[in-house]
Parts: sequence; structure tokens; C-alpha cells
Amino acid sequence: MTIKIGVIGTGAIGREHINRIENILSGGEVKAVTDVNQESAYKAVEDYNLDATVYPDDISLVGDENIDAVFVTSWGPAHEQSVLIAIEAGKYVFCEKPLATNAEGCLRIVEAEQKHGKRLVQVGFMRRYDEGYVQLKDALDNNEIGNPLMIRCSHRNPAVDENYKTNMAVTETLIHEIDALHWLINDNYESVRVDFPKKTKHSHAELQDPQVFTLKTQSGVLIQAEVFVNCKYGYDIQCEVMGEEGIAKLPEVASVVVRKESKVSSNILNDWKIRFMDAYNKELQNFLDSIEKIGEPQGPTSWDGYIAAVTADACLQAQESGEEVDINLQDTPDFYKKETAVWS
Ligand SMILES: NC(=O)C1=CN([C@@H]2O[C@H](COP(=O)(O)OP(=O)(O)OC[C@H]3O[C@@H](n4cnc5c(N)ncnc54)[C@H](O)[C@@H]3O)[C@@H](O)[C@H]2O)C=CC1
Ligand SMILES: O=C1[C@@H](O)[C@H](O)[C@@H](O)[C@H](O)[C@H]1O
Repeated sequence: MTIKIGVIGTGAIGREHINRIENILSGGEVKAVTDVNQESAYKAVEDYNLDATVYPDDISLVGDENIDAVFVTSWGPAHEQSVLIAIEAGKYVFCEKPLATNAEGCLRIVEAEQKHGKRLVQVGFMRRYDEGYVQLKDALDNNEIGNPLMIRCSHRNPAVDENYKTNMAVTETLIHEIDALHWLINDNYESVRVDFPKKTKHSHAELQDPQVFTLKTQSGVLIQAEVFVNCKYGYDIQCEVMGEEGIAKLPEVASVVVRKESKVSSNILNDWKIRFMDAYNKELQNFLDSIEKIGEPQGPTSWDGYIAAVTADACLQAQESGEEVDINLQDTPDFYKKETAVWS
């Protein structure tokens, strides 16, 4: 069976995903596209040689009876509406992060999905499919380092443009750590505090860079997460978990080690699209395969989107207040308690 897909938002990641579906993965075909910038939608059809209808908006695209699944790859503030109308129409949804821009929006989606009666939505937290994170999670789940006590991690980008403001360190960047870390250690967050170290000269007036987020979990694990988006030297994701019996660290990206002229060197990537290319491929293949095989997606759920939104809201408050802020999650509904998949 080929799953017929409609893509809402044909910008950077929308195009990346279209390319994946058409040229790399199996079991899906893009049959409809839309973008508020209609030129961009037509260009995607032309560039990827799609046999697809261009719709004027998300409502008309979702109304296409031939579409089985909707990819929401528009700007964050537009996600909630598109996801809700897709659920209403009973379509599967792959939604890029954020699921919605705040906790209330995520809860509206969670309610609509439960009312529908089976899982339809997967959120684009692709790190759960990254081979290094999968290995790290296996080590923790197999109790190789005993109980986790502390985590130190970094999310570093070489540079960002002037549109990237202080709050985006949370909503665009830390959001990936927020999802990956609670999944890694099977724990929930309890509070967060933010510190602003000395600001790099490579930043601009409306961006505090770097930032350090100190999260505590309900079981007492202390997490120090650094976001440094003008680090200059490359795109670098680090994560180290300190346990009672040892330490487990995210593997470095494989790169040849050169010994030359009295130096040892290896390359660091510059681009997140390349760093997580395999993970994006696996998450989308898993989305398509799960729909075909078990009739519902198995990846990160709408509830994971809600957890990320509540935590991100608290991080934003902590940025503003300089105080430690509590993170209060509602109880997980039974609907979302089912084990999510194992991938590698
Ligand atoms: N999982 C990941 O690693 C990544 C996730 N993202 C997320 O994907 C989303 C898109 O990001 P980019 O592609 O980088 O942005 P982009 O700005 O390149 O593309 C967004 C596109 O959506 C269109 N759009 C906006 N509102 C719309 C609406 N109501 N209906 C239809 N089209 C609409 C825009 O015209 C634009 O073409 C964001 O939420 C972003 O956070 C982006 C990059 C990586
Ligand atoms: O979502 C993403 C981008 O928006 C963001 O700019 C990058 O830093 C992230 O690592 C990437 O995964």
C-alpha cells in the first residue's frame, strides 16, 4: 500500500521531507501540497517532479479524500490549526515541532485525538531515531551505569541570523533536548532555572548567547543544558549521563582521524540537516511503516508534544524572571501510556 501524503508548508524542512518521501523512503507518495506562499508550493511540485495538486490552504488540502496522511511543516504558530482539522478528517498527521506553540494548544490536540479514538499524530522529535541516542538509551535502559544522577549536554550551532531572538533558544533549539532527555531517562521534569553567561561578541542586541538551562527531574536528576547558537566552530550535539556505576556519553559523529604535520585532527559537521539525516529518514520511514502495519504511528506522541510545550513555557518564564520555575504536568492519560516503538 502506498500512503498518499499532503504537505502543508513547502519551506526548508517541508522540501527535505518531500525529497525523502519521493527519493529515499518507501511506501509514501506526495499527492498534494500547499503553502501560504503559493509560488513555493508550485516550485516544490516542479523541483521534485511531483504528481500532486497544489491547494490554496490547509483546509482544502485536508479535504482531499485521496489523502491518507498530512505532513505539517509550516511555521510553528500555524501547526495547531492544521493538526486539528486533519484529526477532524481522520487523517494521519506527521507534525514538525512544535506541535502547538503552548500547552493549551497541545491539550486541544490531545483531546481531539482521544475523541477520535486511536492515535493519528506523530511529532517530529527525530533524535529518538538517531543511532547514537538509541545506543545511549539502550545503555541506560540496560542499567549499564546504574541510576542516572546528572546530565550535561550542549546544543551548538555555528551561527544564527538576526531573526533568532533569546526565546528561540527554547522554542527552536532546546526543545530537542527537552524531548530527548525525559525519554532517555524515563523521568519527568520538575523545575528549570536559566543562567546567562557572558555574551559572545558574535551575538546581536536581542539574543542572549550562550544560555545555560538547569532542569531538575522528579526523581532528582540534575540536567545542565547549554544552548550556544553562535559557537562558530560547527554544529555540535553533546550529551553525557553520569550514573551511580559509570558514565555514558553520546558517541561522536564518525569522521576520519588525520595525523599530519604534528597534529591529529578530525572534522566536525556544520549543518543539522546532515547531522540528523539518518534520524529524519528513520522517523519518516517508521511513520509510514507503522501506519501500514499497525494502523497507527508509533513515534513521539501528541502527549510528548504537550510535555515539550509545558517545559518550554516554563523555560521561557525562567528566562524572563531569572527565577527557578516549577514545571507542572497533568497526569498522562491512559490513551498515551502504551509503550512507544523501539527503533534502530
Ligand atoms: N525537527 C527538526 O529538526 C526541524 C524542525 N523544524 C520545524 O519545522 C517547521 C518549519 O521550519 P522551516 O522549514 O525551517 O521553516 P521555513 O520558513 O523554511 O518554511 C515554513 C513554510 O511554511 C509556510 N507556511 C507558514 N504558514 C503556513 C500556513 N498557515 N499554511 C501553509 N504554509 C504555511 C511558509 O510560507 C514557509 O514556506 C518549524 O516549526 C520548525 O521548528 C525546522 C527545522 C528542523
Ligand atoms: O530543529 C532544528 C533547527 O530549527 C535548529 O535551528 C537546530 O539547531 C536544530 O538542531 C534542528 O534540529
